[in-house]
Amino acid sequence: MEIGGTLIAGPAKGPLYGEITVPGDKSMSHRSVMLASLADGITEIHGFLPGDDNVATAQMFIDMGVKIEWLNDKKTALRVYGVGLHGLKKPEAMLDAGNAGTCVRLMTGILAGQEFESTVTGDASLRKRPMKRVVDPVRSMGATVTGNDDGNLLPITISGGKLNAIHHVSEVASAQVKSCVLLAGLYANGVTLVNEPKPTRDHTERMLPLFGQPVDVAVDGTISIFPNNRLTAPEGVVDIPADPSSACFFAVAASLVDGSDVTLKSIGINPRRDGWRRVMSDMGASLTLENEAKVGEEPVADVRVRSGGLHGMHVDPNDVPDAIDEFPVIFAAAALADGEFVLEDAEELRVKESDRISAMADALSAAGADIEERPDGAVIRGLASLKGGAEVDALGDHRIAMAMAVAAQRADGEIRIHNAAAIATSFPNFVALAQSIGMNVRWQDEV
Ligand SMILES: O=C(O)C1=C[C@@H](OP(=O)(O)O)[C@@H](O)[C@H](O)C1
Ligand SMILES: C=C(OP(=O)(O)O)C(=O)O
Repeated sequence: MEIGGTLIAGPAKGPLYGEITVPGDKSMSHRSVMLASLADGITEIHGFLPGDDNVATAQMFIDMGVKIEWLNDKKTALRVYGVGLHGLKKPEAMLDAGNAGTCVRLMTGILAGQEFESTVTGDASLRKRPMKRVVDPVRSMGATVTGNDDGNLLPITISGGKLNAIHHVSEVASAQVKSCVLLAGLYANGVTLVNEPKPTRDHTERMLPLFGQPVDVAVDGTISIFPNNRLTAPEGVVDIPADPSSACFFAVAASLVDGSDVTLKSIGINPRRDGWRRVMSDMGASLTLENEAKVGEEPVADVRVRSGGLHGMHVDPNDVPDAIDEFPVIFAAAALADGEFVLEDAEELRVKESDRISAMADALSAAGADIEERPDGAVIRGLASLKGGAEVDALGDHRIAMAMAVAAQRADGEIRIHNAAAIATSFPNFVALAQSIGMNVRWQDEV
């Protein structure tokens, strides 16, 4: 959790305008470096997200003997010299996932397949997040995991090797849990199956076949993997599309600021990541798709956003996993939309980098919004504008900081957002891109 860093945001001085390309997808960047490290051969990855979360994942593999060459200063392109499924070396020190839940939860699956013992930790925020959801399944596959609160809290120590195939029926709709089990399944002695209560992002299922490892998805949603005992570096470059979770901040900002017209270039529109577009369209946003294409196994398109009268709505619980990271900024949209917005069945928001229901309720209320916290969501009644002069706390959570910077575009004065430095975990150039379309946001110490 990066503490410190104050953003000064809002109000917008005029319509937002422009065509922008946001950085690479965070989920896919993690997975690309993981699979490339475990493959036989050399993989080149382009469009990698150089956020702290993804750099932490790359560093873990460097710490386990994988050679990784950054191909540019921005760290958006890299060459990974894969060591094969069984080629990782015992790290000399603790592995550090920083702020990244995806890193530690997926790595739990990979480390469960290693005969050496390794210990993983993270920053103060990650050390509070629940790990039992991934520790329990890898234990039932035969790995040994120890840690605080019976392995629920980092640091955890993992060792394993040849694992037993299991059928894991997950209680939470979590792509991290599903992916952990599938990655552990690479080291199992038979077919590993996973069921989830609602479908979640399927990047692991889409990316493994690029590395020569088939994954089967049955009509009833059961996902299964029969391990090849080998991953192979793909022939061409692995291209990562632009991250819809980052693009969504600008989509909401453009919807909220009168007269805006912003195009988000070539962003991922995988249905399991596209919940934000369904929710925003149901709220009356003007979103049009242009130039639909495919990047690797992932569908992408330009999304053109024009400002429009947003209204409240009741979110379909089935859309929740598909928009899970976008709710902070969707709350910002709802706080400035006509009528009532209701979100239920989203208690997972409470175990992210912060408790995102209470973090957004506190921050938006401090800025004068009408938001009522519920155990599993919130009820928000929209107002015409937020209160300038508010001081809000992003609690070291990148998405709270960026969501409040967007909300502030419709305040009647500046809003100061404290503890916002964690933006660097997922979107290092957020402020520069926001300024490029005309958003009024700057770091306090920026001249
Ligand atoms: O698998 C992934 O890449 C992710 C899954 C989601 O977490 P959960 O699996 O905990 O829902 C999401 O919030 C996170 O940002 C990325
Ligand atoms: C929840 C998030 O990430 P992670 O779980 O990887 O920390 C996020 O980026 O919003």
